[in-house]
Amino acid sequence: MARAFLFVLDSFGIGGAADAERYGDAGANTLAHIAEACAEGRADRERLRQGPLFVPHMASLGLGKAAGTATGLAFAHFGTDLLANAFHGAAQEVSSGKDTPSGHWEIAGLPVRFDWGYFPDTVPAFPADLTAAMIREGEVSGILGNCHAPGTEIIERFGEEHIRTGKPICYTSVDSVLQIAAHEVHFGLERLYEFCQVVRRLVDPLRIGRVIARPFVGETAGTFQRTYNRHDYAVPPPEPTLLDRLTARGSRVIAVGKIGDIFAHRGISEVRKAAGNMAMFDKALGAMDDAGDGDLVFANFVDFDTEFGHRRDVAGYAAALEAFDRRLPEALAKLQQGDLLILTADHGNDPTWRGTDHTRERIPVIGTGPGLRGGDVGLRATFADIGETVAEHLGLAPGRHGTSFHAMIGGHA
Ligand SMILES: O=P(O)(O)O[C@H]1O[C@H](CO)[C@@H](O)[C@H]1O
Ligand SMILES: [Mn+2]
Ligand SMILES: [Mn+2]
Repeated sequence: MARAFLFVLDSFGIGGAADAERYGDAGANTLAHIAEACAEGRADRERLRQGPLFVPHMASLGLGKAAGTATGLAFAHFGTDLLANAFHGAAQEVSSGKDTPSGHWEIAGLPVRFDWGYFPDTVPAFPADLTAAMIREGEVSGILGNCHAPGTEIIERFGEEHIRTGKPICYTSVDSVLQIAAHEVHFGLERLYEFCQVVRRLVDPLRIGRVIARPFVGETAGTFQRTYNRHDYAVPPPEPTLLDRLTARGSRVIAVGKIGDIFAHRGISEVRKAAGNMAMFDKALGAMDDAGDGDLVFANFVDFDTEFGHRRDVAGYAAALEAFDRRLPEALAKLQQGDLLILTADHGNDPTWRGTDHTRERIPVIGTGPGLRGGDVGLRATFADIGETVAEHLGLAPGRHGTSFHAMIGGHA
């Protein structure tokens, strides 16, 4: 019996990317800067958390060692006691974008070597013919925004006008995205989804990675809140991923959180969504119970990124890591002989960094399994090594990208 559980802590980078300079991110390090802030008492918040970053379970899987591997510098924030069968390493991204689909597709064995389309940081950000087509084909009287913006700020700025006029708020960022915020009740959730599907078709020729529905509630600038009815409309991966290879042979891929959306529902057997990291963790545990021989549970924990990384909320990010870590023993307790658990990330989002965008970083590759020897898997040249390791573990033939480290951790031949 072999099963694999892949948990992505969205945006939990560990620094050290060789090409960070090219992205304006030289020195960015999500984990290290959070740990430093915590150690110096700069991430204390009443009734939320205080003191040094406390993630003993991830530390015992080798998070500190992985951090050292990523940067080449010893990481002093955690002890070095490891679980006997834990493995640890770091991985460099070869995809050109530091976005969520690029990170996840590369993890699943498909590096993204082409360039996505991006909208310039100008006002307007969208080409005039695209805007005209969105209005005409989306049957709205106009659009608001039409610029680069953080999602919470733009709702505060245009939300009341949106309610008054019915014009959706359209914005973008350094990522290949066109995001559309609209009120769940006044505009309507279904209408927002339909509008996004129209826009998805319109931006296909521009190679835009995702159109994202960003519904919100509230009646005034000070009270608007985004809801968990966010929906991502991604382009499908251009080649088969690990997920397609698994489902093609009849194995199940259970997608927890936004994994289904990220892969445009290709190679997905079942989607399980929930609101918030902790509810998502419950879903992931349930999926672990339900997975059978040859199956993969692929979970994404998005709050790290959306609620704390983009919001540059260091204390919030630290608290979210600590909350996740407190739940980890529940997942470890479910591991049986033949199981492989890997914790990783898709890019960085250093909450101490300038701006509000992702940061180019290496990612942790830590995990364990009762039948494994564990050990140091070193610095992996591509995230695809994760997917290839899962592929080998689940008995698939090697794919086109990446190198399995299965033998290094004492996996069965
Ligand atoms: O500021 P918000 O709306 O959260 O946007 C963020 O979320 C998008 C998708 O994850 C990213 O491209 C980033 O711009
Ligand atoms: Mn992400
Ligand atoms: Mn993000």
